[in-house]
This record gives sequence, C-alpha cells and structure tokens, in this order.
Amino acid sequence: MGTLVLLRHGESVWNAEGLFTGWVDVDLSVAGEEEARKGGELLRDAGLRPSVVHTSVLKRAIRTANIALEAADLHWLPVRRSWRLNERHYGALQGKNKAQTREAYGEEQFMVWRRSFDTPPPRIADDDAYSQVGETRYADLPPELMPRTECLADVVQRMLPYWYDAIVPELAAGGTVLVAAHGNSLRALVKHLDSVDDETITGLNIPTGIPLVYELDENFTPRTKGGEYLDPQAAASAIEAVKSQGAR
Ligand SMILES: O=C(O)[C@@H](CO)OP(=O)(O)O
Repeated sequence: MGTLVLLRHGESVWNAEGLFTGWVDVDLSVAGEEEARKGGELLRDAGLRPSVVHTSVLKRAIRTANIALEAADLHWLPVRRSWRLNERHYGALQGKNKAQTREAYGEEQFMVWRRSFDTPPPRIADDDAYSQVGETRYADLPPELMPRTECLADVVQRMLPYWYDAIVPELAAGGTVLVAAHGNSLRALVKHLDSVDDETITGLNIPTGIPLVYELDENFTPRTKGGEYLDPQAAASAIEAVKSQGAR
C-alpha cells in the first residue's frame, strides 16, 4: 500500500574530503548539487509524484530535497522534517579523516565503527567543536534523547517512531512518500523494511542521489525485496564508491 521513495543526499563537502560527518551540518558539494538535480530528473522521468516529502533537519538532506523537487517542478509539495531522520551520530569520530582513522586503528576497528550493527564509536565530549549539544534546532529534543554517539541499532530505535507515526499513515492513505535522508538513517529504514539481519546489514551501502523506490503491500512490506533504484547501473558503481571510502 503506497509507494516509498528513499533518496540519500548528494555528495557533501565532507564526503568529498573523506571526513566522518554524522550530525555535523555540512553542505552539499557542487557534485552533490548535481546529483540531487539528477535525482529529481529521475523522479520526473519515472512519473513519480510524491504527495509529501520528509527530510532530516540537516542541510545536505534538506537542500537535496529542494534541488530534486525543483528539477521535477514539484517545489510546492508539503515537507516535514525530523531529527529522527538525521544521519547516525558518529560520536568522537565526527570531523575526523576516514583514511587516517583506518590507518591509526586498523581496518577491523575502522569497519566496526563504520558498519557494525551494535558497536558505537566513542562518545563525543559536549565541549567538542563538533558536538551538537546546545544547537537551537535541537531545543525541543528532550535532553536525554540527544545522542553523543550512535550505532545502527540506536538509529533503528530512534527512527522507527517517526516511520510508524508520520510516514506509515501517509502510505496507508495510498500516497507516494519521498524521504530525503542519509546513508545510515536510510540503512536503518531498509533494514526494517526488508528484515535484513544484523550481519547482512553490515555489507549494505546506499549511494548518494539515486532514488530507491519501494512498492509496499498492505502490511507495508516491500513487494520487491530491496526495492528498485531508478538508475540501477549508476547505483551499482556509486555503492562501490561508498564502500571504499577511507581506503588508500
Ligand atoms: O560520515 C558519515 O556521516 C557517513 C555518511 O557520509 O559516512 P559512512 O559512510 O562512513 O558511514
């Protein structure tokens, strides 16, 4: 019931520089803006017209949605935003270089921090330059919910209330819903939708800027497991690029 379109933001400035980002509010790179435009054109060419858009509260997802909607001539769609769609909080790794981290701690630890289901990176200190504690956009977030680090299991837990309360009712009404978010918050959603086990999810990567479409049945289960990328070829090579981030 309903169509769900997932869109990871286009390349950010820190993606391009190879830095762990998480909740740091970095902008799109020029290439990322182009990816967002292409994503919007893919939506338009596929004849997909969302009835509503959801984004995180981070500007790389917000701007990706804006640029994609502009390219699809859909500027007017209603939009809702939630911190629950934010990227996984990367803890003390936020702002650190991925290749240098891999070098310093070794491949195994690096991949545990990047992709394991239940091991979070070390917590970030509240006085760290890359901490979000005290940012006005999180003023309504109960202090005990403000993360200092997150593993993917934490993201699943904080994202699901938004899925059930805000997104599912719109799908139940038969709408097409666009969610513009992040690599790891979308991995959390895909894990839930496709019932991916904790081990398999470590190998799943989401490419930037390519819409992933799920047709859902009456139980909000995908009719096709894994959904369908609107440009499968571009998705395959972009997935490889995400996988190899931090490699020399
Ligand atoms: O740095 C991050 O926040 C994420 C997404 O860009 O990176 P990774 O793919 O390493 O989880």
